[in-house]
Amino acid sequence: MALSVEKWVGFGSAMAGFGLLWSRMPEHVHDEARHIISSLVPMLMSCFNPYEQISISEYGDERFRRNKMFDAVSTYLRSTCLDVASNLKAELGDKSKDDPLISLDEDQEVVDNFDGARMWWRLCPKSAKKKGATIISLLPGDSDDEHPRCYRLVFHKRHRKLVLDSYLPRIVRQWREQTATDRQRLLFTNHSQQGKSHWINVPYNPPAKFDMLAMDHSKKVEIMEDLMAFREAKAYHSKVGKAWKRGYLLYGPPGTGKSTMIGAMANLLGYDVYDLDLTSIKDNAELRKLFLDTTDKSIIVIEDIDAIEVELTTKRKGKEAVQENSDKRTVVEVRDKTKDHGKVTLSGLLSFVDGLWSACGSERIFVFTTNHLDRLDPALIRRGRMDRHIEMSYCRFEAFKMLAKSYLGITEHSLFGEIGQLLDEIDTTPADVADNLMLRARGKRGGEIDRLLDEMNGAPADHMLRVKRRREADACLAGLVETLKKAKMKSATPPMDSME
Ligand SMILES: Nc1ncnc2c1ncn2[C@@H]1O[C@H](COP(=O)(O)OP(=O)(O)OP(=O)(O)O)[C@@H](O)[C@H]1O
Ligand SMILES: [Mg+2]
Repeated sequence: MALSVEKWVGFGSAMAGFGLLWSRMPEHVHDEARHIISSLVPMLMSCFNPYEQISISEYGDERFRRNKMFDAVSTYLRSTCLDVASNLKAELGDKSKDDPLISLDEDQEVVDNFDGARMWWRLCPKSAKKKGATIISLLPGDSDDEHPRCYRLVFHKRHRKLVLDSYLPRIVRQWREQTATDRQRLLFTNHSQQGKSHWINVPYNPPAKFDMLAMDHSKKVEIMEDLMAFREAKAYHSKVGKAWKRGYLLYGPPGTGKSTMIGAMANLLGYDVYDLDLTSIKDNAELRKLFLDTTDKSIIVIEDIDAIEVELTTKRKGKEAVQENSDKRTVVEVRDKTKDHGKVTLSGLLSFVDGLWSACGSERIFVFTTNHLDRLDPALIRRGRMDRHIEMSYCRFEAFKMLAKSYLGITEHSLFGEIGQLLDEIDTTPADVADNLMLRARGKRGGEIDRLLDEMNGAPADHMLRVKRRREADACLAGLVETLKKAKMKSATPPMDSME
């Protein structure tokens, strides 16, 4: 009958005890015999014991550095083995989450099956070290005479290759994916202090998701596929010898969803966003420092690049002028043409997008946005530099239906036909349509709805809610029709000077 893992471990301890006993034998026992016997003990153990074990300690050898493998195993066991464990413990982890973090309690053993192999896991508590040299520890909870907690994995010898080549790497992979999704994303912006620029950040949880983005469906799917392919394309980029980065140029009128799309990209990929404000950067050297301070897996954004480009171009010409861009209210100041070399230039910017410096760092996405594609320097937008040019356009019927679904939760309505026709005739931005669909837009009709709800007092709650939603949708869509008709009339009226 095969011995259980526990019995083998017990056997191991007994043998170890035996070895210890031998090593403490009195002086008169022959030294050589003592040496042979004590070296036979581990050999015997490994011959007869069909199991092997791997320990994964909570802290690395340096003691102050947490062993990430320990975290990876904790995450893995949490997701796969908790159902079969009877001793669990709960902690409140991340402040922003209400769900407690459940994990294995110490000394609880769980069994995992992988590719037909059985793996026994146990979280071993801190254990006392052998008495000896004293090391003073400053670590909380890790006193000098204790071994830190560790996971012990026991498996059959014949599965050694499977464990080392597939099982443990899979645990690490899963952990990396999980931490990428759970991680708090950050929004960075550059800040200048005492003449030096650096990044400051805030937690970033953009509400926008791709499914809420109102735009042509096939175009949206194409962009999402492109982004996902980019994320997986590490091997491809190194094979073709290209820096692992991608450039998107989003262009279209204000309010068509360019910034919203950046949020959706960050959500989809789980990347941080660096919002680069070129106007507060002194020169190319400072720009380089900022770029080098960005992390991998990030989206580097320069919004309204046309407004900034006016500045860059003007600086290149060396004019001394203060120019005001009325669209963006950006004040462009160009000081001294003799100091041109000390400014941010277009070529300085481009060296990061696809020049020498673009190879520093990997898995980065550059996004430039503009309202005026025609105003951009062709050097900036030539193919290969910005890999994709994406037009964000006015709201037509298909985009409207997406907005109606996300804002009102409806997919059809008697007013849809009329709205579709009006949207074909006039250029309205998704931002304007969305504004009409927001429930505050029904403010004027709120009284009507409240009256209706009063009348319905006593009706079943879910029925009341359905009716309330329908009434709200009616009110919002009627408001939208009204707005679109007004806009249509306005665009049909010839301007005063042309009537004279
Ligand atoms: N395509 C869209 N899909 C869904 N919502 C949109 C879309 N376009 C605009 N909106 C809504 O309008 C608001 C403004 O849009 P956004 O800021 O993304 O426009 P923009 O194109 O970046 O404008 P600007 O050129 O002025 O920076 C967003 O908060 C969003 O609610
Ligand atoms: Mg914007």
